[in-house]
Amino acid sequence: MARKPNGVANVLAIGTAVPPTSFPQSSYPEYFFRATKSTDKPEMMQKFQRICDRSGIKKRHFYLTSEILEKNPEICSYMGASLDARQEIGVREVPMLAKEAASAAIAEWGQPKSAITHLVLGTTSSIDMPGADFQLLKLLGLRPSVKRVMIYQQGCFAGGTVLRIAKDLAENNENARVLVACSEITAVTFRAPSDKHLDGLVGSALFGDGAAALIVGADPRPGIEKPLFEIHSAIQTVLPESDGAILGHLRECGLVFHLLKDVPGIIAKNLGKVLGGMLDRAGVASYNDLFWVVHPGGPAILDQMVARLQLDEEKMRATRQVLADFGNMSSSSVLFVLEEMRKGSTRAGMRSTGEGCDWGIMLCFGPGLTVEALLLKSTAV
Ligand SMILES: CC(=O)CC(=O)SCCNC(=O)CCNC(=O)[C@H](O)C(C)(C)COP(=O)(O)OP(=O)(O)OC[C@H]1O[C@@H](n2cnc3c(N)ncnc32)[C@H](O)[C@@H]1OP(=O)(O)O
Repeated sequence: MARKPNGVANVLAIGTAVPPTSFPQSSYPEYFFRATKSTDKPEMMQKFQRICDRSGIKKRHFYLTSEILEKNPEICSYMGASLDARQEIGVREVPMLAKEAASAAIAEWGQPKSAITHLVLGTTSSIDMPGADFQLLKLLGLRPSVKRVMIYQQGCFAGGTVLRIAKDLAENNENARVLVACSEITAVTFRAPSDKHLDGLVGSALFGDGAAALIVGADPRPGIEKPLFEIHSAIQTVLPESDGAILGHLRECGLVFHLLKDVPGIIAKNLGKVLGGMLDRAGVASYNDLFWVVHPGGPAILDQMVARLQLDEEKMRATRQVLADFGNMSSSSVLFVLEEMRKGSTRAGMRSTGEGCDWGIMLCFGPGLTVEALLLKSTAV
């Protein structure tokens, strides 16, 4: 009879990938209004420039280059029928980018691909049958008997969902090694600006492309596998009075996002209640005793969170770094932050992968408004 593993799930490796073309945020407004033939709207362009200037982003990577946009003009309209062109790109590129990130994670892990038993993949950038999980399995040459879970259309909180599911799989199946990935390409949301949809401008200023992959397993094999973080608990919850705060509707014109201005306030107001149990479980007195791996949704969210939880500004270092370097890559973002937390800890000569702290919280949020949070324990660097 199969035995259950003894210990909690561990992150055993992390890999990331972005498309090769990057766009500086400072010149993005001019590029974006030109590409969408919207230069006749100077006031909106100035507003977009103000949002970009305050975004905390230095550059973003996009699969959609100006050459690709010229070949797909329907993607550059505001609400024109364009789903076929967007799907053409997303269905192909989401698994391709995931493959790049997964290959990096597998290389760091150093074990044969045949040891992967489960695959969990999240994306909001495409939808298809068989899914992006099936394509990734084929692209990587994984065994056909790998057990797959595909998570579509959950938005940014899916970065936490994939890890929560991987934790359950790893802790309840002997010798399970779970390949976890999120992959996002903004071809599904890119569109011309409109003064009827000003929250769309915010999305155009923040979202970027990226994929991240992790190997998760319990009972790491000593001397063979190097645990980076332990995953001790995971919660998902819907915030009170948040209906309609973040919405996404997939239509003939692609995926249309809606964001209420109050998203940062709703998140900050409720965090104490949502995370209190994790503070107790970690056995620490203050949120400043933890390391923080937060979805870089936008600077206003991070600012209000820091103020409400009275966090030291340095607790947002890894999150703000990922926001600056890549923007908001939806579900992939928080996994990039985990990688930055580990790498930054090593660079700074810290004693643990959690910038010197033992315990930490990974936090992401998205449509619902839904929050996913995981209690992590760091390991020695
Ligand atoms: C996809 C998912 O599932 C999960 C997600 O990550 S969803 C994305 C979550 N992110 C957000 O909700 C963004 C949070 N907001 C922010 O970070 C910041 O407000 C921002 C970067 C957008 C702007 O920075 P700021 O310092 O707040 O500047 P602020 O002056 O208030 O706003 C700039 C302009 O944007 C407008 N604006 C900000 N948020 C807006 C919104 N949600 N809708 C419409 N307009 C908005 C403001 O009205 C302002 O316009 P004017 O310059 O004409 O006055």
